[in-house]
Amino acid sequence: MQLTKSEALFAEAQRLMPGGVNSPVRSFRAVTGTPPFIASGSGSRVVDVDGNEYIDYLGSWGPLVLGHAHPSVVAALMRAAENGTSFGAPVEQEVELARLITGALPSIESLRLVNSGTEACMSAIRLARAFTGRDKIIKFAGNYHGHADGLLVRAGSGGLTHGIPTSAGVPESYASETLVADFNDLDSVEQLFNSYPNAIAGIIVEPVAGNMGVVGPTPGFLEGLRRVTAHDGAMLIFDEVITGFRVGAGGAQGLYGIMPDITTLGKIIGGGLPVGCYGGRREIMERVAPLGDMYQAGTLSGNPLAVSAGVATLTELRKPGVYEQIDRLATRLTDGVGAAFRINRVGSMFTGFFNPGPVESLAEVEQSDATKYGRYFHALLERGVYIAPSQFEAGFVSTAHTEADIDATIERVREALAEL
Ligand SMILES: Cc1ncc(COP(=O)(O)O)c(CN[C@@H](CN)CCC(=O)O)c1O
Repeated sequence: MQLTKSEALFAEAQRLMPGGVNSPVRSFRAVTGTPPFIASGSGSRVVDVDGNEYIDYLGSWGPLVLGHAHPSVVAALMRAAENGTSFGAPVEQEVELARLITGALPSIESLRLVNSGTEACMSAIRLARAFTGRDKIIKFAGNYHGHADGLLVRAGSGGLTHGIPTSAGVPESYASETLVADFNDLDSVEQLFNSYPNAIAGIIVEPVAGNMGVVGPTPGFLEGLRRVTAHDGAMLIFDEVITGFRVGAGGAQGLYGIMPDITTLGKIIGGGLPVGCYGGRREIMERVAPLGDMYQAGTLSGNPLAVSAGVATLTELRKPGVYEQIDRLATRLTDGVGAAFRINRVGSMFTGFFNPGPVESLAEVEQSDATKYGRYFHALLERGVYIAPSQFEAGFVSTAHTEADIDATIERVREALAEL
């Protein structure tokens, strides 16, 4: 039988790259089958190399809050590219992006741009250790903060999807400095502080978990983290790589009214190009070289192309009504498909769990029927709807989605569920 172009490409890709991909979650190993190789995207749609079109709710795992090939982003990239791609020297666009981020997030008085969320989170951990002089870090089982060694302990996202939450290759000496608590369980955090008084440099948390599927903070959880860290002198690090400029103009910290000590960002602030960021109060950031003794660097950090796409994206997001629009459309979608799933939604990020009960913890997430999710995923893909190829990820609505997209999706979801 004639192979599709995606199948032929995937066969070649698997010969050249582990799993045929450059990031495990794209491999479809969790849901089986051949991942479509995407040829183009425009607005809410992507088209694969075989000409199949999909309504896209993956949004490149979060960055594409404006949809694909937004005219402002493309124009900004073209203008930047015509002037050169990278100089290894300061450029005006870095100042523009820093101004937009600090203007939106009052907890960030000063920031450093990097090239990924992983870099942002690993640097934030190093900074918390430098600022406090302490070594231990608390993370939450099922949270994912990128693939830095110390954070690949009980990790979510691909770690959860592929059953390797603690990666091979991470020395026990590293992993032992990472303490693991349970998301939405403040007691599990307080027990660690009681066991390790004055030894914990900080807590890093996804204020809205996106990497175990979407799980919002239960009332009082984030406030509790703020209280226990302030009391012990530990840093509270909000990993807003997904939630930053997603769940509102002020991120999750604005939505829930919590001021973290350090914030990490990524995805949306790069508009689809590689940008990460960590930032916080000036007194903390002054420990970062060249001002201070905590070293972190990057050849392409703040490069003009990536930051130009970020500036264009954040500028678009400052327009009135943008967040109301994407939240309204996401609500229309999840209300429309509601009864079939247990749906968790915060703003325009959501997950439908094949799970009978409430889903407020990793333990409850893990009771979901991931196999059924895999069948559902393909039933939707065949109907031209692209969602995350894992039960343990988030879906996203962009400003490019329309009510017609949403209503068509609801219809196709119903058809897909009927055949499961
Ligand atoms: C909350 C949070 N923090 C940090 C990261 C790491 O960011 P990156 O290094 O992938 O840019 C991520 C990355 N997210 C995953 C999927 N949820 C990226 C997709 C992938 O790994 O291919 C994140 O969600």
